[in-house]
Amino acid sequence: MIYPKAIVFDLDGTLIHSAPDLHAAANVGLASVGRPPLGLPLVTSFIGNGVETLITRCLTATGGHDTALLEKALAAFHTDYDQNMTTLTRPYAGVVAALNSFRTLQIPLGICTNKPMRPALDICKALDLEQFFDIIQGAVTTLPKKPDPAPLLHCISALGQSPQDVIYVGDSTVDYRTAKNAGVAFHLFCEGYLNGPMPDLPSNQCFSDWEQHGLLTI
Ligand SMILES: O=C(O)COP(=O)(O)O
Ligand SMILES: [Mg+2]
Repeated sequence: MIYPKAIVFDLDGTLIHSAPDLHAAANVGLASVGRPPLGLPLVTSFIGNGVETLITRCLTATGGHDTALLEKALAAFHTDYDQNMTTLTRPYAGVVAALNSFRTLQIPLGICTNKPMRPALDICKALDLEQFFDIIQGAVTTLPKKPDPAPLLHCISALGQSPQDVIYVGDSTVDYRTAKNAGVAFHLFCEGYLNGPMPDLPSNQCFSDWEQHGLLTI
């Protein structure tokens, strides 16, 4: 068996089910600018390109957006989300056991997410996930967001590895394109927030149960 030399994970919809808290905060953002609330499935389908895009999509779905509306709704979103990042958010079943088994095999682990750095770190701390990771790379102003390969390549080099020896695990087409752009093998957690088809992804690179993840060969 040839183990990957490192594994990098997406966060929202891959390691953690965070959509319920993001949905609640998005509706607080919408209410702050007089817009009606949106349902969970629709808001979930908007997750994956970062918080500005999430709120822009929510505004577009309720009548349109401009810079002033976006700023106001984003501020209200953050005020609520800062207080409620882990009210409903939990790791998916089997994630902690899987992370423990990778650590037992001494495989270095990282997170590469479009979630802003501060909530990404705070959530990992609050859910006791931080201990497993050598790097947690959230969205920062100094790097482009996924699907640009830069944040994933940054994680891989911080782990001391090369793209061809690493697996990236994600839940969305954004992650799939990021891995392609970075020249990294991709595995899809298909119980996440999947937001489009990935026709050329082999079925043995998709999994729906963290207890049967199949991530240990490259
Ligand atoms: O915050 C988002 O939109 C998505 O975050 P993710 O990259 O961890 O899926
Ligand atoms: Mg995701």
